[in-house]
Amino acid sequence: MAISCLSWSSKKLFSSPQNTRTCSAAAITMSSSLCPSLPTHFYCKPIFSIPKFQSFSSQISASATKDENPTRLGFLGLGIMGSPMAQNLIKSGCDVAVWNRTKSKCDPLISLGAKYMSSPEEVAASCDITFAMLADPESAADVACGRNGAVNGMSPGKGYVDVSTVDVTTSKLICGKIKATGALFLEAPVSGSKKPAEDGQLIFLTAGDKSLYDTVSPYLDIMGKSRFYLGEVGNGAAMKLVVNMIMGSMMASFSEGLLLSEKVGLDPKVLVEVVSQGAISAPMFSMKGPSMVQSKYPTAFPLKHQQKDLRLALGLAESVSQPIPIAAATNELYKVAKSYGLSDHDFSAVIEALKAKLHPQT
Ligand SMILES: NC(=O)C1=CN([C@@H]2O[C@H](COP(=O)(O)OP(=O)(O)OC[C@H]3O[C@@H](n4cnc5c(N)ncnc54)[C@H](OP(=O)(O)O)[C@@H]3O)[C@@H](O)[C@H]2O)C=CC1
Ligand SMILES: O=CC(=O)O
Repeated sequence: MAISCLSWSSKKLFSSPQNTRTCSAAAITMSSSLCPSLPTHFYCKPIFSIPKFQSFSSQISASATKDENPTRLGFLGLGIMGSPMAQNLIKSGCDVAVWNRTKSKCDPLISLGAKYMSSPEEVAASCDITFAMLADPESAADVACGRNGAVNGMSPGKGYVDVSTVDVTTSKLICGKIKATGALFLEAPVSGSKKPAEDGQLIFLTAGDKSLYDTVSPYLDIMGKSRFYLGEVGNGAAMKLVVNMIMGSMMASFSEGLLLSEKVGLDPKVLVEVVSQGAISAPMFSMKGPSMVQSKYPTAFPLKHQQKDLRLALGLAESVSQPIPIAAATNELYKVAKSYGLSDHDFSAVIEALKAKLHPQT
C-alpha cells in the first residue's frame, strides 16, 4: 500500500463532528493491520477505503466512543499552535478543558464548548489526558512542574502529552516529574505550522510510554496526518530539533538566494518559480517566497521559536560532538534578526538580517 496517504477526503470526514468517531476508529483500524509492510513506528491516515469499525484497545480510548463517559482532555497553552489543535479536538466532539497564561486566548475555545480551568493543576486534576503546547523549555517545565503546575494534578491512570518543542533534558525532566505521580508521559512535538495545525495535518514525533501513545492515537489523528513512535523519551525531541535545524538553514539559504538574484538583476519571483520546479523544490519556498519578495512576513512560525530550535539543536550536537557549522552560522543570522525586533514575525523575516547595510559605503 502506498504511504502517500492523507487525504483531504478523509480529513473532510474528520472535520465533521458527527463523523469523527467513525473516522477516528477507521484511522486506527487502518494502521498496522492493513499496512503490514509499514514500519511499526509510523502511521499515516488512509486516503481511500474506510474499513469497518473496530473498538479501541485501551480503556481510555474506548471511553472516547461512549457519550455517557467521554475521555476528558485538557489543553495547556493556546498560542498559534495550541489554539487550532484544541479547536480541532472540540470540533470533533471531544470533551476539552483549557488553560492559558493569558486567559483571553481561552475565550474562542470556551465559546466552542471548552471548559475553562484556572491553572494547569486544575486541568490535570480534572482530565484523563492533558496536552501541553508551550513556547520553550522554560515555559514547558514551569507549566508542568512549577507552582500550580500540571504535576500537582496528575495521578495513576492519567496521561501527560507534551507537544511543545523542547530539548531532550527538559523533556526527560518533565517526564520524570510526571511519572513520579504514577501517571504516564509522552513527548509528541509536531512538525507542521499554523495552517497544518488548523487543517489537522500535523506530523507527531512521539516517544515515551507506548501504552499512552496507543491511548492518545485517536486524538493525534484528529490533530494530525501522521505520527511516528520513536521509543525512549528524548528521541521525539531530538527528531524535532534535527528537522527544525534543517528547516532554519534552508530558509536562510533561500533568503540569500532571493537577495542575490535581485542584486544581479534577476526577478526573485522567477527564482521562486524555478526552484519550485526542480529537485530542491519545497512547499516552504513556494508558500513563503512570494511574500518574502514583498518583504511581508505574516507569522505562522515565530522567528524567536526558530532561533530557539537552532540554539537547542546546537546543544544537541554538542552533546554528541557532532559538528554542525551551517546550523551554527544560521543561528547567528536569526540572532541578528531578533536584534532587529523581528522575534514575533514569521521566521522567513530572517531575510531582513541579510538586507542590513553591514558596509554603509557600498
Ligand atoms: N508556530 C509554528 O509553526 C510551530 C510551533 N511549534 C512549537 O510549538 C510551541 C508553541 O508554538 P506557538 O504556538 O507557535 O507559540 P506561541 O508563541 O504562539 O504560543 C506560546 C504559548 O506558550 C505560552 N507561554 C509562553 N511562555 C509562558 C510561560 N512562561 N508560562 C506559561 N505559558 C507560557 C503562551 O502563553 P500566552 O498566550 O500567555 O503568551 C502561549 O500559549 C513552540 O515550542 C514552538 O517551537 C512547533 C511546530 C510549528
Ligand atoms: O516548527 C515549525 C514547523 O513548521 O514545523
